[in-house]
Amino acid sequence: MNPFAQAGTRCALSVNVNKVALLRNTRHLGIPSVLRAAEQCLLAGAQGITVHPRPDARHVRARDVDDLAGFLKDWPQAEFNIEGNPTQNLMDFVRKHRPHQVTFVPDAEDQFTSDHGWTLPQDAARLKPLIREAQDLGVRVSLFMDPDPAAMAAVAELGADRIELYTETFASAYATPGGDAVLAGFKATAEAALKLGLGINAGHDLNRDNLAAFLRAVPGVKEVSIGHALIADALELGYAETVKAYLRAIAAA
Ligand SMILES: CC(=O)[C@@H](O)[C@H](O)COP(=O)(O)O
Ligand SMILES: NCC(=O)COP(=O)(O)O
Repeated sequence: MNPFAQAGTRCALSVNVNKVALLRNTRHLGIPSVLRAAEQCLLAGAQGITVHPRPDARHVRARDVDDLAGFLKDWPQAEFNIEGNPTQNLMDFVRKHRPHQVTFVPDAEDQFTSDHGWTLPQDAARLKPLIREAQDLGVRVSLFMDPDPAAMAAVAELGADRIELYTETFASAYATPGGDAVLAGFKATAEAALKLGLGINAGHDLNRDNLAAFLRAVPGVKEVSIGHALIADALELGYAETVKAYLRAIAAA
């Protein structure tokens, strides 16, 4: 059966392969293979692949992006999502590869990991032309955003197609006494975004334990991009069993 013909799939799973590249880069042997990881995850039913080629090339490198773009031509139903800061190296990849989606993330070049969304309207002026350029290339644009309902109008004003909800605060509060209140903020942000016609993605520190609870509470999530926890799980379970576990969590939501 075509792994993409999963009836009723409402939320796509895009596997972020940053951490495969991180491990690969610790030796000059080319293993673990980023392409093989992508293939195994897609064969198991993942609907997309995400990379975040940071300027310092700590994990995903330009060669990986090139190789994945070529590989994914044989997977027409799989989406390619490239993340990064459009004021740094990201737009070169967008112009070269025209991925299905680009996710603008306001990271500094030396940032440990992504830990905040855009500040609007302050960042709007420099984002607007870059959003337009990507869309003129046929690329869907998603803005990495903190859960803030009041910020959604500014996102819509910019003409972005989607937001990606930065979910670290949800993940760190999950299964704690304050967790429901944090989740309510994500729900309110999603509702505000939907009212404005924005699509909703989500990511960062999602895992197979917290994923279903997030998707049950937050309406309209079209895509979750998951890397760190999923790849960690795959070290124990293998890519196929891991992806199937995440797909079960999505289906259970
Ligand atoms: C934007 C985001 O939350 C993640 O996709 C990001 O790619 C994580 O980057 P690292 O894998 O470098 O921590
Ligand atoms: N956009 C989130 C992503 O691609 C992966 O984040 P994480 O699962 O590695 O935290």
